[in-house]
Amino acid sequence: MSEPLLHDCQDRSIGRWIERRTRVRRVFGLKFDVKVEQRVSKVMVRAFLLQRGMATVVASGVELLRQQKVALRTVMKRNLRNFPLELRQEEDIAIQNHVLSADWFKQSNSLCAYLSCASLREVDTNQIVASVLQKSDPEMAKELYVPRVLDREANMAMLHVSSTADLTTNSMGIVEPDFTDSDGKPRKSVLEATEPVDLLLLPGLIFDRSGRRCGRGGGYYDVFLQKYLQLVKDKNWKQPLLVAIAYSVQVVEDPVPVGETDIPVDALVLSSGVLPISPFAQKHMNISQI
Ligand SMILES: Nc1nc2c(c(=O)[nH]1)N(C=O)[C@@H](CNc1ccc(C(=O)N[C@@H](CCC(=O)O)C(=O)O)cc1)CN2
Ligand SMILES: Nc1ncnc2c1ncn2[C@@H]1O[C@H](COP(=O)(O)OP(=O)(O)OP(=O)(O)O)[C@@H](O)[C@H]1O
Repeated sequence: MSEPLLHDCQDRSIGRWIERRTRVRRVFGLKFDVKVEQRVSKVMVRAFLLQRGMATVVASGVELLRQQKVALRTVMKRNLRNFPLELRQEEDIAIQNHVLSADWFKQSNSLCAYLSCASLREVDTNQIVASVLQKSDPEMAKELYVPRVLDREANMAMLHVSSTADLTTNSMGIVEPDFTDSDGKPRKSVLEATEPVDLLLLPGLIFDRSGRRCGRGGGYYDVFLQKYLQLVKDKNWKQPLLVAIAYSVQVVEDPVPVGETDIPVDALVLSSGVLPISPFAQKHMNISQI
C-alpha cells in the first residue's frame, strides 16, 4: 500500500496546519511525510484518513460513523477557536439580520430557538431572541420555545418563555428556562402543545450544502426532532421549517457523515445569505439560492 502523504491534503480544515517543513512521523504504525506547523495529533491524522477512506482503524457501521464524527468535531472545534473574534462578530450580525428581515421569519407565529453559548462559539441568537421577546413590534411578536436538557439520555424539552427573566445559566454554561413560570405553573412544552410551531432555529457544529448536520454529539436535537416530527404526522399538523444558522467555517465541502437518526435541515442561514435546500424550503422561503 502506498503511504498516504499528509501534506497532499488540501482540506481547508487540515490545510491550516501545513507549512514548509517536512519531517517523517509514525502514527498508528504508518510512516507519514508530514509538513506541520503545529503538533499533529492522532485525532487529526485519524480525521484525515477517515475522510479519505484510508482508515487503518478497524471499525465499521455505527462505530465507524461515530469515530468519523468525533474526528470531524475535533477539527471543527479547533477551526472555530481559530476563527477571529471580529469576523465571528461580523457574521453574528449578518446572520441574525438575514433571519430578522426574512418574510418566512416575520410570518412565523411560533418558533423554537437555541440560546447561544459564547464559550461554545455558537452563532449568536441574542438579537433574534430579544426581538421576539420585546413584543413592541407586532411583526416580531411570536411564541418562543427554548431547549431545556432533561437527562443524559439525549432527552430535552422545548419550553415556552415570555421574558429573559425566565432564563438562568445552568452548570454547563447554557442558558435555560426553569420548568415553572413566575406563577409556579409548568411551562408549555412543544411536545405536549396543542398547536404546531412554524420554525425551528437549530444549532450544530458541522454542515454541508445538502443540509446534513452534525451536532455536539449529545443527540438531543435528533431525538427531539424525531419526536416532534412524529407528533406533526400524528396530528396532521403542517411541517415546521428546520433552519440551521452557521458560521462560514462550519460549512464543509465533503458530505457530512450521517446515520439513520440524523435529520437534515431544510435551509441554512449563513453570513452570505439564506440557502434553501429542501423542496419545502425552496417553496416557502421564496428567495433565490446563493
Ligand atoms: N445553546 C445550546 N443549547 C443546547 C444545545 C446546544 O447545542 N446549544 N443542545 C444540543 O444538543 C442541548 C444541550 N446539549 C449540549 C451538548 C454538549 C455541550 C457541550 O458543552 N459540549 C462540549 C463538550 C463537552 C464534553 O465533551 O464533555 C463541546 O462541544 O465542546 C453542551 C450542550 C440543549 N441545549
Ligand atoms: N432518534 C434517536 N433515537 C435514539 N438515539 C438517537 C437518536 N438520534 C441520535 N441518537 C443517538 O445519540 C447519539 C449522538 O448522536 P449524534 O452524534 O447524531 O448527535 P449530534 O447530532 O451530534 O447531537 P445533537 O442532535 O444534539 O445536535 C448517538 O449515539 C445516536 O445514536
